[in-house]
Amino acid sequence: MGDEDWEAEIIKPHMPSYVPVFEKDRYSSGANGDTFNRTTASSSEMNDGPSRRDHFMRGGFLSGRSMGNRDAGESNKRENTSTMGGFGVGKSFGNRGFSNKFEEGDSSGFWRGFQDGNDSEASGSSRRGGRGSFRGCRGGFGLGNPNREYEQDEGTQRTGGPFGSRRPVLSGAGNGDTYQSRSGSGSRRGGYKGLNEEVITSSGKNSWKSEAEGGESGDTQGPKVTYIPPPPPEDEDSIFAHYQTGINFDKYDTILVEVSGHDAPPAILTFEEANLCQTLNNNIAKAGYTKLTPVQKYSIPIILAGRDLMACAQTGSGKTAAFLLPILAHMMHDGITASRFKELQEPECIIVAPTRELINQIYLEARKFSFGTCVRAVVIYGGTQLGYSIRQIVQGCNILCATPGRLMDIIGKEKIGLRQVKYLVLDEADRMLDMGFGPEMKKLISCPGMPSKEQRQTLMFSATFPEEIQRLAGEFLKSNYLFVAVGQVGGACRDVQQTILQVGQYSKREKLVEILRSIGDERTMVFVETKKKADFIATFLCQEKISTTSTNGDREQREREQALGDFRCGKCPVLVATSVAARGLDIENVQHVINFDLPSTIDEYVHRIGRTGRCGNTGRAISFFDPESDNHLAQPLVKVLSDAQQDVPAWLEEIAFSTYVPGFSGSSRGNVFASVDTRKGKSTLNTAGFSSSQAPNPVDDESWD
Ligand SMILES: Nc1ncnc2c1ncn2[C@@H]1O[C@H](COP(=O)(O)OP(=O)(O)OP(=O)(O)O)[C@@H](O)[C@H]1O
Repeated sequence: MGDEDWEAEIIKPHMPSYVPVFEKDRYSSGANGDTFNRTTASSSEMNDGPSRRDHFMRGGFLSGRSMGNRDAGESNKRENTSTMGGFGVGKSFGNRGFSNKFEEGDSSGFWRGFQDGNDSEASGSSRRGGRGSFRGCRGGFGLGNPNREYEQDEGTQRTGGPFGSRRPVLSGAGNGDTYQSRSGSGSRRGGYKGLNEEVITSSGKNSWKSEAEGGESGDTQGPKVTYIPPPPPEDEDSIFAHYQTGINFDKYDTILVEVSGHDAPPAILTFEEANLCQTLNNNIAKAGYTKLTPVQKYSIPIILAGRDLMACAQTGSGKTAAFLLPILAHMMHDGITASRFKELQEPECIIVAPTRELINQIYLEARKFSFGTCVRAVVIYGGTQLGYSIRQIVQGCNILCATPGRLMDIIGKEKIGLRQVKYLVLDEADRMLDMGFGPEMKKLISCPGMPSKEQRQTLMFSATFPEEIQRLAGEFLKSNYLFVAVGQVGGACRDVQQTILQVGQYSKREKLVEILRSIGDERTMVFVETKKKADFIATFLCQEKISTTSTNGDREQREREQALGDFRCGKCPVLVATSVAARGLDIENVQHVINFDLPSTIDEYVHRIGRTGRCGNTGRAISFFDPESDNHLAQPLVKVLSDAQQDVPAWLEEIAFSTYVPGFSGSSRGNVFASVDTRKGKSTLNTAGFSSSQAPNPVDDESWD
């Protein structure tokens, strides 16, 4: 689509996909030449293990329901049948001739749309005023949000390619039930807010001073953010608190690992082989780590060898320690001096992640592994008082963990100098480089003082790595970077038992309650499409006497942290969330993920279901597939399910076939089928690091230089 289409999409009136609780149920129908090693992490052959079907059937999740749903026409049945599970009857779907690569949609228009729309700081501040009260399971909800003029609901990315999706820009007004299209004047248009919802805005002329997440910088209007997060507990027990690895932890060793790129150092098999200093080894032991996970076995020696790295490994398999430990080892080895109080701090390491909660979690890991050393980690993120972030930094900062917006703000305020940066880590790297955060990341590496990619070590980690993003990443990485793929790039964790149920939108709430009642008190994350809906569904569940809390990008940071805390400690066993909670969050004992609404991309699906089944523990994910809106996901879902050796419902196969288009470049991620380093495939990396379909227009090009 070109610019015009982007504009048209913005102003097109959009009906919310959700109908309030009392509305009549009207669902009636329809349902390269590089060296290449391929090995298992333990050199043993991969053991696929038994089918999960029996296991699931015994689970009694939806006891009393029909399990059979082979009929090709099933997707067109009415809701009473469409809610029936297709699980237990599906069949493996590995060889139906699906192309292994989808073609890319032209997304350059999106880039322009983003750039054009990036001239306003409105979203950060306008999000904050006049919010209706929300008390989670402890009180009433106020769904009104009269000042949400510039909100952009997340997860409505239904059209376009992996980059080209232009989400309708919505605004909730008045009582919160009325959506208004937001054509907006150019100057008031907010920036792009991506799937994980942290807002990216830029003030144009002073773009790296933008306050992306809080609106409290001097460049923005609106109420100052005063929230100061409570300090994390300082006692050793809390610092090293961890949960147990699960029964499948040892099975990680059977996962195939591919390393591509020249002269990759050999993997290590034990922590001892990493030759870390005693303090680090002590911390590793106190953290309960006795055995390396595959991504750690390969990444640690690569990083220790000073190489740039792009690593892709399944959710919950220890990517955080895979980069933190070798970075800390380097720092210790280099005899880093304790960072002291200074107005301008010059950290050696910067770690960025897309959401506030995730970056905070990474910080806690950094604090844990650097315990007893002179390395000081600091975390800064939007939604908290800017002065508080500055005070944290000036006290000393070796490792700076930051969300992009706050980082750029702090750099703009000259509290952080970049000259000493030796390690730059992009966690959830595909997200950090996509439309939402990519421009900010580009600005970061172009900031005065930031060492060039030749002078720093750049590390990228994620469970998903679309081909497009791999190409973009070339801009950030030395040309001889190594690529580690543990299992299939973008594949779902096999420890998560996945079930897809056909459920029309007007039956979803009933189905959700039924499932939650059968689950009992087990910790469950429920993902919905929009922020408004997250509050709505949480209210509904509370009314149903199911103890629930909710988090989404519209809530104050204080509320977000409270909600997560209540969920973590089990006070509220159900957390209703938008995609803001999809990535990275490592919460003990999350046994279930329910996709009340499927996300718009398969990558997001993989991340969401990865909130369970972590670190060798098992988990379950149930997704409501609404044929009215989710058909575009059928193909990639079938692929992800079959790759993870899950049963594929026959009806889903049928939908996948009926919607199959050779060379399909639809809204779901074509790159679900990417299994390798793009440098090895037919795709070639051009000198700019962009594929032709993803190449930014000339204007973007300039701004990227
Ligand atoms: N070698 C290990 N031994 C025991 N536990 C580990 C080990 N490595 C990591 N863990 C634990 O496993 C959990 C998941 O790790 P982590 O959050 O780093 O996963 P991840 O791969 O980054 O997941 P995601 O893709 O969802 O971000 C954490 O609780 C972490 O402490």
